[in-house]
Amino acid sequence: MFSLFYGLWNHVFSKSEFHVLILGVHKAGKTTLIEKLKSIYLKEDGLPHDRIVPTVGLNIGRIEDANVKLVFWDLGGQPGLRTIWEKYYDEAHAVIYVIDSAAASSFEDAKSALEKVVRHEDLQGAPILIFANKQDSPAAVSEEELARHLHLKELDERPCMFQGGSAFDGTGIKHGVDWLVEEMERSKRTEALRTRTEAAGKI
Ligand SMILES: Nc1nc2c(ncn2[C@@H]2O[C@H](COP(=O)(O)OP(=O)(O)OP(=O)(O)O)[C@@H](O)[C@H]2O)c(=O)[nH]1
Ligand SMILES: [Mg+2]
Repeated sequence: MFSLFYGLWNHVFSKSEFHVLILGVHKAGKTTLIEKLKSIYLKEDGLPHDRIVPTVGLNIGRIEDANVKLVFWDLGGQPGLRTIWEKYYDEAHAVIYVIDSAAASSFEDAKSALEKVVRHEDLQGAPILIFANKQDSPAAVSEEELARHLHLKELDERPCMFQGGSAFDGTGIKHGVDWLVEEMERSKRTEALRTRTEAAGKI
């Protein structure tokens, strides 16, 4: 009886946990973004900008919103490190793809890396938030312009949003994350991952 009640309690009141991969080419601002996420949601100081070094391993950020727990995985974007990304695809509910909007010379590389992400079968159906970062920089192109540069037909076939913002001043972050949470909550992929976890728990 207790376990039935506990199960019901858990089902109704426990928060869903989502895993969000933060991807993008090197220097796009992924680690700066994860630190800003921590400071926005946990109200604690993130690492100062000058202490952030290029990522080689994995940075993890955990935050809790009113109804959900979010676990962010930030990986290195240097070309030689991108092969590691796909090891995390299978367990990710969604992706934040970060682009340096002020570095036009990196757009082609960013587009071809994004194309591989979108086409990968282990990420099928995962909502993608494309974060047009560094909007605080005078050289930044707008999110609309970036969306034109990066247009991929595969993006029309899944939940995708271009959001402009800045990991320095925090603009655009909450709006983008709110959208992502709504998409993950109604995503068939979330349902499939939940079923898989429950089945594994019964073995
Ligand atoms: N102006 C501006 N600079 C930023 C912003 N976000 C990051 N940067 C700068 O961009 C550079 C790269 O930032 P990182 O966060 O290390 O980039 P990354 O994508 O994690 O890079 P890798 O770990 O090498 O893949 C640093 O000099 C940051 O200070 C931003 O929103 N605005
Ligand atoms: Mg990094």
